[in-house]
Amino acid sequence: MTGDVTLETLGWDARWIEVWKAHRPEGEDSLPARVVLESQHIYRVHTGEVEVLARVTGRVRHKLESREAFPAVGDWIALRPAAPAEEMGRIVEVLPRRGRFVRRAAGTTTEAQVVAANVDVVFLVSGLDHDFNVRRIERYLLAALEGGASPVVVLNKADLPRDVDQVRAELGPVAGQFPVELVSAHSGQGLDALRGHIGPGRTAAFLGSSGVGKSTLINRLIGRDVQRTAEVRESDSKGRHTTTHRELVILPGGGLLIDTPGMRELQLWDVSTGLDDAFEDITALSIDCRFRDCTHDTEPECAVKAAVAEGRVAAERHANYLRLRKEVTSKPVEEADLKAAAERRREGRVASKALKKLYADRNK
Ligand SMILES: Nc1nc2c(ncn2[C@@H]2O[C@H](COP(=O)(O)OP(=O)(O)OP(=O)(O)O)[C@@H](O)[C@H]2O)c(=O)[nH]1
Ligand SMILES: [Zn+2]
Repeated sequence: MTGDVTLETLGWDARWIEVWKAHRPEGEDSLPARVVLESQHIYRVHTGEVEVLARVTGRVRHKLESREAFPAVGDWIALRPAAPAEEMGRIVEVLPRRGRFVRRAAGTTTEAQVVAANVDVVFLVSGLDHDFNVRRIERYLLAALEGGASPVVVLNKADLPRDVDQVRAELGPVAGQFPVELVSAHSGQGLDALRGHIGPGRTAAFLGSSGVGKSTLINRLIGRDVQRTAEVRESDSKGRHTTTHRELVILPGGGLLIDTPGMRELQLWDVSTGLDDAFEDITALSIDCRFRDCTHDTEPECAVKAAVAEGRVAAERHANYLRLRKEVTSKPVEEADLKAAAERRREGRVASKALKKLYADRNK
């Protein structure tokens, strides 16, 4: 990440300048920088001129109330550069995020950990082989929206024989207004379309299950054949070996790519608001339902069901909505959530009747 890099190359824009003005620490000699790698609370950050190591110091650590507030790859931060005698710079502020992807922090069920921040576009990759599954794409769509990014459905391995028309037909009601790109990491088909979705200064990330071709696509976009985890070693000024592995990279021709292990292992944390975004048409219709808390399932005088009956909403889309909503709302009784609730309760913060009932039902 050397050469003609500027803050703009890294995604800095007029909106960030406004955010900076509002949030830069008072009376501190700090500059904006973007996190390109995080490892055990040591950060590699890029200022637009240089890449340096930085850490979160006690004072800021104190201010960050939750793990979710800690800097993550993709974050814009205020950096206080290292004084001559210091080994590392200091992160004195994390600028408010435009969006973030979270997962449960390892070893805990209560805390969210940010695995990527300020992602503009997410490629939801499926392989046009045995992997293709509309339901999974739907889940990823919700995750992308929840993370504050624009989703692009990517069908990889277009070089393999497959009835693409049938795939598109299946996908239609799910993908809705979101773009669908047919690509092949092997032949190069459709890669320019992906580049077009990223664009200079925009940040992309990939979601998709193992084996769909994320690494192959990423390598094609970066333009060099590297393993994601390959560590290139080089000497730093002090003669020690440091790794130059990065999780946020600048693409040739502009645009940025975030590829963190956490992003790859992303589980859906909470897709409830994503659901409303993904089914905007249904959300809009529900204003005319007789009951304010209508679930558009069995209630009378439901505007959504009326729209389905009149063919204004596809029956399949309505069915998808019902099934996904069920998955989302049934989340609280998942094992992990129960444990989380138990943890909070032990700490004396929560002791609601509802929770007791949940345990009672669970133990029946
Ligand atoms: N035919 C075909 N095979 C592909 C294409 N892209 C990737 N593959 C193959 O699919 C397999 C999996 O590709 P990867 O890039 O490792 O998949 P991944 O999504 O990164 O998988 P994880 O690293 O496990 O998350 C490899 O054998 C690739 O060569 C493609 O466009 N066409
Ligand atoms: Zn309704």
